[in-house]
Amino acid sequence: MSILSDSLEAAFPVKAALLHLDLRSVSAGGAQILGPVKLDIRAGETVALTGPSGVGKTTLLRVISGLHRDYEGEITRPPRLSAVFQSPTLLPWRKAWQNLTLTTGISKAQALDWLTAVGLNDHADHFPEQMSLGQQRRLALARAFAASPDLLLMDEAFVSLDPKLADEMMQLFETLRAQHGTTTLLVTHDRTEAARLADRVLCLDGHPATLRAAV
Ligand SMILES: Nc1ncnc2c1ncn2[C@@H]1O[C@H](COP(=O)(O)OP(=O)(O)OP(=O)(O)O)[C@@H](O)[C@H]1O
Repeated sequence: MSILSDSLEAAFPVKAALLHLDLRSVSAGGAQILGPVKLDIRAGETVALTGPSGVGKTTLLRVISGLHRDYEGEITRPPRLSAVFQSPTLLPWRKAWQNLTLTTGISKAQALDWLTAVGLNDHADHFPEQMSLGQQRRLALARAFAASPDLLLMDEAFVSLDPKLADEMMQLFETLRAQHGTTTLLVTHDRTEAARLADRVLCLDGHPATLRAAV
């Protein structure tokens, strides 16, 4: 390395990637789904992942979260991950505040603060089935942020909501992300949503699929 680049690096240290992926392949059900995939995400970034249905976006999120192990390659992930899915995946027999305390270890007082932060202060004692889909989605978003994740994974978290509700949810996500500086990888079919929320938009394409910058 030259003296100039050495001194530049000393003056402006390059932050190590929070998430580092260098995958050779990912398979599911005996078939290869993903080919070589390299991805680095730095602290504070929001990266959107797009691509056609069935290409392997959710599988890639599952590889990153440690739920899907049929892959070859290297992953360096931060210790604390949270995920928000299309389906809110709440605990049905627990009240809203308990859905936060039981999954994140926060106190009841902190859970009530989180419910206020997402506009659910009147629903603390409600069970998920007593809440609308939009309210359940907001509870799932609060749960994800309340876990103080180093990396937040979101899989179509704003899909199947009417446009006004989707916009409200995105605004809520933007507010929480700004308050907590949360690094996020989000999967979406929606290019407008990707452009609005992400610093970088990537596309999985082909078979087996590989990753490229979206055009
Ligand atoms: N456990 C599994 N066993 C067999 N095949 C699987 C498994 N999980 C995923 N697949 C297959 O892998 C491919 C990628 O699925 P995946 O859900 O990751 O796609 P996706 O891009 O997220 O799709 P969508 O946008 O429709 O949600 C699909 O063909 C799917 O059927």
